Formats: sequence, C-alpha cells, structure tokens
Amino acid sequence: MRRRVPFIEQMEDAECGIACMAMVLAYYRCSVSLHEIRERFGLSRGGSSLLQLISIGSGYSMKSKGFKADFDQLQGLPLPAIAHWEEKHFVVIERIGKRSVTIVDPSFGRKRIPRKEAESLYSGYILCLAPEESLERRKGKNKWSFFVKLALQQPKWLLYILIVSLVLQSFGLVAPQLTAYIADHLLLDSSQDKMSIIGVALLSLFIFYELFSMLRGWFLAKLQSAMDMLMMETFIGKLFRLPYSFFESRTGGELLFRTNANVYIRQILSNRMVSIIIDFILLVSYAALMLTTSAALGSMVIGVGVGIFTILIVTTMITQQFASREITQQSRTQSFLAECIYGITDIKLLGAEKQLYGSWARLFRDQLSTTQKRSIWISLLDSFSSGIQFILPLLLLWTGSRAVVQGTITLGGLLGFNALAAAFMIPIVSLGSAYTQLLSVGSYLQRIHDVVEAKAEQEEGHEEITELKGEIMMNNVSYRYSAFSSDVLQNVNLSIKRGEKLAIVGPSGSGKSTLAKLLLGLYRSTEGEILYDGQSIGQLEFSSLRRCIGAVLQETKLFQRTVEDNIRMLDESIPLERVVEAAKMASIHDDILKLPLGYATIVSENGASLSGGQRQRLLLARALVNQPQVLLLDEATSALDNLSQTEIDSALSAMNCTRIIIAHRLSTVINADRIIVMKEGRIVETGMHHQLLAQKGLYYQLYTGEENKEHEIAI
Ligand SMILES: Nc1ncnc2c1ncn2[C@@H]1O[C@H](COP(=O)(O)OP(=O)(O)OP(=O)(O)O)[C@@H](O)[C@H]1O
Repeated sequence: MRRRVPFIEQMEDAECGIACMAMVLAYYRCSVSLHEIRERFGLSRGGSSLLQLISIGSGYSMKSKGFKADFDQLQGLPLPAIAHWEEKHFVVIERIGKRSVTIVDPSFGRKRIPRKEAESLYSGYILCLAPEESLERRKGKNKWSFFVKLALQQPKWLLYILIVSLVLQSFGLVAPQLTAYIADHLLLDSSQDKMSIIGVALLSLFIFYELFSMLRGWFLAKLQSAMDMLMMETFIGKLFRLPYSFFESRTGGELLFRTNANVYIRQILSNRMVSIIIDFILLVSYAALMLTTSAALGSMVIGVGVGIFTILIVTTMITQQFASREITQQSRTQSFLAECIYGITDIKLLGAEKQLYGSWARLFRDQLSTTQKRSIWISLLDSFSSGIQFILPLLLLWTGSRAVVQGTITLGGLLGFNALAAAFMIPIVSLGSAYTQLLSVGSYLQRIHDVVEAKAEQEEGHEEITELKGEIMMNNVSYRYSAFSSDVLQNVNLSIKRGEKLAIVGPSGSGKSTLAKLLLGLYRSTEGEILYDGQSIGQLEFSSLRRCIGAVLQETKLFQRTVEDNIRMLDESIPLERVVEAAKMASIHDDILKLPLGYATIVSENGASLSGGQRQRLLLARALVNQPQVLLLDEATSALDNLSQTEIDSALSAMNCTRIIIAHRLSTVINADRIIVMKEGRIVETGMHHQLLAQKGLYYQLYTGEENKEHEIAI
C-alpha cells in the first residue's frame, strides 16, 4: 500500500517551511520535532526560504534540490516534494493524479484538490527530496506521554473515581431488570405488599445513586485540581526555564494560548479518562446481558451499535481537519489581538484602529467559518445517532412482539431488553464523542509538547554564585543568530577590569546589544568563550550570575505592580531601605515621593503613567537594588537630561562596580575609562575619549556628527 505523508501541524504562520520538511522527514521514518529544527538551525520568528530548506534537508542527510518548474513538469518528479504555494506558503505535494492533486498543508491537513485549482495555487518552485543512506531512522516522542505521566501520578483519585463510577453505572444494569420485574409481576398482580417493596427499593436506589454521584463529583474535583496543579506547575516551570531565544521565536499571544490549552486538556482528559474505561466495561456487560436474554434481538442491537460507532468515527475523522484548523485559527486570532493590545500606543499614534480592527475581524471570521463547518458536521452526526436512538426502542418492540406472542420472551423481558438496549447505546455514543474530543486534545497537546520537550536553558548542576569580583574576558567571541545568517559578532576580544567604566559605542546594528546579551548568557556564543573572574560562563548557573549583574536592556519593562515591587522584583528579602537607597542612586526617589502613594503607587503596565525618563530611572533603580558587582546598561539613560545624567553618573562611580555602558549619545560616555567602538560586529577602535578623537577614525566621525547635530538643535 502507498505510504502516506504524516501530517505535522505548523504552530505558527512562519513555520510552514519547517513543518513541510518535518513531514517529508517523517515520511522517510525520521521523526524530527519543529522545535528541534528551530533549535538546530537557530531559526527565529521569520519564515524559512527555499534555500534554507535545502540546507535543513542536507543537515538531515536528505538530498535536496530546489528549482523552478511548471506545474506540468511536476508529474515526473519524485514525491513527496515541497512546493511553494500561493506565493507565501509551503505545502507537501503527496500525489499528482490526472484530475486531482493531494497535498498535505501544514496549516490544515491532507487535502485533495482539483488539478486546475492546484495549478493556480502553485507558485512555480519545487523542492525535491530523497533520503541518503546515512539518514537516521528516528521514532518520534509520543505527545501523550507528558499527560499520561502526570495522570498516573494521581493513582489514588483515579482509582476512587473508577470504583465509584463502576458502582454508579451498575445501577444502569439494575434498571432493565427492575423494568422486566415490574412489567411481569406488578402489571398482573399489583398487591399492596409488592408495591411497597418495589417503592422502597426504588427510593433506596435513588438515594444510593445520588450519594455515589456526589462522591464521584467530589473525587473528580479533587483529581482535576491535583492535575491542574501538576500540569501548570510542570508547564509554567518549564516555560520559565526555557532559553531567551525560545521566547524570541514565539509570540506572547501564542504562548498564552498554549498555557490556556492546559486547562482545556485537563478538563477533557480528567473526565474522559475514567469514563472511557467504564464505557468499555459497560459496553461488554450490556452486550453479554443482551445476548443471553435474546440472541436474535441482542445481535440486532449490537449491529446497530457498531453502525453508529463507525459513523461517529468516520465523521470525527472528517471534523478533525476542521478542529485542528480551528485551533490554529484561534491561536492566530488571539496572538494578533494580544499583539494589538501590547502595541496600542503605536496603533493610536498611527490612527490605524480601523485597519487593525478589519484584520482582526477577518481572522475571526475565518475562525468562525471553520467553527461553523465543524458544527454543521457535528450536528449531522448528532442527528443521525439520536435518530437511531429514538427509533431503536420502537424497532425492538416491533420485532420483539412476535417473540412475545411465540412465548420465547415475556412482555416484561422485552421491556427490560428495551431498557438494556437504550442503556447500551449510551456508552457507544459516549465513546464516539470521547474519540472526537481526544483527537482535538491531540492538537492542543502538540502545542504543549513544543514547550515541555524544548531544551531548558541549562541543565541542573551548574555552579551557583553569590558574588562576582567584576573581571570579564571575551576570548575570540563570534555569534550569529541562525545557521543561515552571517556573524553579527566576529572574533571579539575584550578584557574588562574590575571597577572599570567601559563604554561601547558604534553605529546602529553594529552588534552592541547582541554583545550585551551574550555577556548576560541570554545567547550562547557560536565560537569563543566568555569568562567571569576567570571562570567560563558556561560553568556558571545563569540565573545566579544574572542576579550579580545589574542590567537594563532596551527591552527591559516595568510590571503592573507597585513602585516598590518593581524595584525589588517581588523579592521579599530586600528591605524597603535598600529599595529607597537604590531609588536615590538612580535619582528617582524624589519623583516617587511625589506619586499619590509613594512607593506603594501602582505603576501601570509598562510604566504608561510615567515619563520616559522616570521609567528609565526606575529600571535603573531595579538594576541597582541588588548592589551588583557588574552593571550593564544598554541605552538605559537615553531619555535623561544632562543634569540627571551627571547626578546618576557620580552616584554610580561611588559604587565602584564594573560598568559596561552602551550609548548612542557619546556625550554621556566621554568620561569612561575606556571606549570601544564597534562596526559590523568587530571592535574597530579602543581608547579614551581624547585618544579616539585624536585618531580621527569612526569615533571621531560619530562624535563630530553628534556635536554638529546638537549645535543645529541649539541654533
Ligand atoms: N533576535 C534577532 N534575530 C536575528 N537578528 C538579530 C536579532 N537581534 C538583532 N539582530 C541583528 O543583529 C545585528 C546587530 O544588532 P544589535 O541589536 O546587536 O545592534 P546594536 O548595535 O545594538 O544596534 P542599536 O544601536 O540600533 O541598538 C543587526 O543586524 C540586527 O538586525
């Protein structure tokens, strides 16, 4: 039989290329996660080009050849192949027939489309791939394993629920027997005694049923909260341990969507896990009971049951496509909305509300149209199975009446059987819908899997440090953001002395911020090494190292907490006096006192209620509160006036810590002990202000350019 290309869903818009590559690799039995590809080739948020896909293919021992070809020329090429689609997307072409083409679209799934349509969607470029002998066969990790492991950590609650549910469901088995008994005995002989006994039996049945139901609900709530705790602890715990690059390649909205997916998964699985086991047990018991009561009628009902189940499964397979598409669209809409809310200042500034609302509405309409299609299929399915459930008792009475007349079954027996048949259908429908839900959970699990399986920033066992002397060395450090880009830093050699004030300057894009992030361990150098007090950065535990460094980067943000919390970053061990001291050094203390509640004033998200200069000084206070031995400031005082700048500078000089200051305004760094000038990722000049000026090189140009500008402004 022809092998099919396994569908691997893209998690984000820009992932279609690597998802296609992962599908083709999986087709050749080499299972690779999207995360692994990103990690290995350092792909960021942008999409991948055909050239990059060729390199990725070669990296996995696939002979890859990309070229321009007309649609008709595709016929003879080896498939599956990756095709450029609609000028903006990649899909895998699985089969080209005379009339139709089968593609596997990473954003949707398998699709068979008319040849004419495929021809119009194809953008003219194809990437053919064939495995080399060295291609490693690899089995993929099961995305369910994370959840199963968690669930099995709750054996107590699972067992209780199972027992209570079994007792509850066995009441279902009693009902048909009671029906038969009442019909056969009470209808003909309704003596007071029998009536009372049955009445008491019914009442006790009801009370027991209620008690067990309540107990089940209570156990379920216990299981759910235990699982919630474990799932969220594992997920969020892992999320915080992931490297900075992981967050650079995912949108905030998408990550929030994944966090919420945990709750959805837990809700479905904690309910379903037990019910699936019970439904199976019930199904077998009901079937056995029906067959022993009447083989003929029993076989008929079981046949109908199998029919309903098959229809449910087939329809689920159809709706599954819509379900995973809906999830992708939901996450896309939510990510877009989150982005708009984060960037509301720019939207207002540009007066772009209408356009963005229009874009959101388009995304939402797409999502709704998929939801609608799925709902229509589901309601068709529901109406079919409920129709059968409606007609089945009548059908049974109709066919069973002859058996009653022939005396092979009593009237009570037939009525009891009818009740049994109705009960038999319940677990069938429940298993069918469990299957539907489990499939949709699969799509959510894939998103969680991406986080849970990602490699943490550091494994355990690195040296935790509590203080630094402040000596830093960079030996031949080079860095590039992805395997496909050129070096952003090239052979940087730098030795920073304890207590030195080092300024890094250079044109925009010369690699200053990248260097700062390497020093903080946010990126790992591609070549060379960074040493703190003679110890390689790779040996140190990053979070402990970062606690010893006070850093303000261009991306650093304020949180919607009190001023005090913002300075001490929720670290309760830092007393208010130290917070005040840091605020004084950052020249923000007086401004804080003028706020309505002083240090207890809530700062609005990202400091919207503060001036640009106040925000920067508050962030500086945060960097200073731990009395760091190294201070790293990337454009941290760009919004300050010269007076505040001088005030802060003398406070920092008194601290006697190593200072690395990245600045565009050269006037702020002229008193630095040493200035290094960067250009295109290299250090091109080093020296003190007057020495660099005398060299009349790049620094001179930057400085005189700035001076002229200031002069123009002054005029
Ligand atoms: N996350 C990233 N992924 C890919 N490339 C990046 C990333 N961040 C920066 N770059 C690229 O690296 C180069 C250096 O950027 P960097 O931010 O280090 O420069 P910079 O000197 O700090 O610039 P500026 O003075 O404007 O802040 C630039 O070409 C930039 O496009």
